[in-house]
Amino acid sequence: MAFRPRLRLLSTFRAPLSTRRFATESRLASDHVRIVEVGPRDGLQNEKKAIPKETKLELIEKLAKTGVTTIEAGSFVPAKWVPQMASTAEICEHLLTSPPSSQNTTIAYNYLVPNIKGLESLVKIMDSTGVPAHAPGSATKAATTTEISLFAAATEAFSKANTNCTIAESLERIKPIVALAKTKDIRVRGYVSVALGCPYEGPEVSPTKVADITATLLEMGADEVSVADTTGMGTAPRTVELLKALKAAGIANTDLALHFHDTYGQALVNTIVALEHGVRIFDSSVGGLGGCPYSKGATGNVSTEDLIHTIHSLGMHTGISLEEMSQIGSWISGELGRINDSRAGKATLGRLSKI
Ligand SMILES: CC(C)(COP(=O)([O-])OP(=O)([O-])OC[C@H]1O[C@@H](n2cnc3c(N)ncnc32)[C@H](O)[C@@H]1OP(=O)([O-])[O-])[C@@H](O)C(=O)NCCC(=O)NCCSC(=O)C[C@@](C)(O)CC(=O)[O-]
Repeated sequence: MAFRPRLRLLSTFRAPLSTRRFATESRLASDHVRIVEVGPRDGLQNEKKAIPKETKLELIEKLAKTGVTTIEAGSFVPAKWVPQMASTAEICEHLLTSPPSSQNTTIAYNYLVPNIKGLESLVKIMDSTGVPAHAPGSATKAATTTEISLFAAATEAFSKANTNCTIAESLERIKPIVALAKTKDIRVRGYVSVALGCPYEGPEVSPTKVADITATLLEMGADEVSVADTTGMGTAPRTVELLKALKAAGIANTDLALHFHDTYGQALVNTIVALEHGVRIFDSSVGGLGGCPYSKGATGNVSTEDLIHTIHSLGMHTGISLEEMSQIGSWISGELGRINDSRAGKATLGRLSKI
């Protein structure tokens, strides 16, 4: 089916400047977008060289000062599956007992759990430190929330590769995780991977199936579901189809996040499409860190700096400092010996160096 752009935001770019400013301000000025920073988990999990725990903690501590309110801090997965995440237990204990100072009243640290064993490991640390899921701040400590993310996939092949089970089995696996999380007052995020393209089954993933799995996760008790373009194969027209299917399934935008990888350079285009449809929660990683161990050739998440720049350019708010985020992107890229994948980040630093 031909794609007929219905992007009101983009069409305003053709209007004269004064009209354009008015149109943008009237529609978007009060809009706030929440960015979930996934760099320390999704961004680092695929790095081949072992990254010291201290570097990961330094990254999280720097991020906590930028204005970001949710940080994916690690995952409780077997080390043989994702060796880079082996230090998650120590990172979690540190964040619970010595939370980084933050300019926000509360900052949420999120951990990926693939099964009940993963959540039990997290709960054991919470119980041993005596820190509850919602820990109020004090004179010496910042207020924190501990959250989890669990994940399912939209194709059988990816489900098998990523979680060693079928989609149905993965949903069964999730039930006890949600039940235990609720008893501990832990907020639950769900993921639906390969929503816009699968490395094994190709780009034509059924939007209805993605919507059904998203709805199932919410019905099972997830507080929010992040629909992920794991391979970056998503295009504007297929993002529109997906958003329509999600809406038709009754998914409210307040329960929905989008998670774009930038493998084909379409992440920001698809973000604007989603903003147009009212989505206000997006995942990203500083410096565009990342990849996916089960999606060959996948590059990182859309960079947080690029996402902030785009959102701010539309007159919307994130509460996050682009300058500080750009500095972190440059720093962590240097630490890892990788190229900084954020164009807005590099441009921002270039501009600052001339002032
Ligand atoms: C689900 C499993 C565990 C099944 O893996 P399995 O091998 O079938 O698990 P199992 O239950 O048979 O257990 C095998 C061994 O692992 C241990 N084990 C079992 N569970 C745990 C645990 N939680 N923590 C520590 N150890 C654990 C268990 O005790 C046992 O130990 P052994 O008896 O051999 O000594 C595995 O497939 C897995 O961990 N998968 C996750 C892989 C992963 O982390 N992928 C990347 C994250 S998803 C992602 O990046 C996508 C996302 C979210 O970002 C969005 C997107 O862009 O798509």
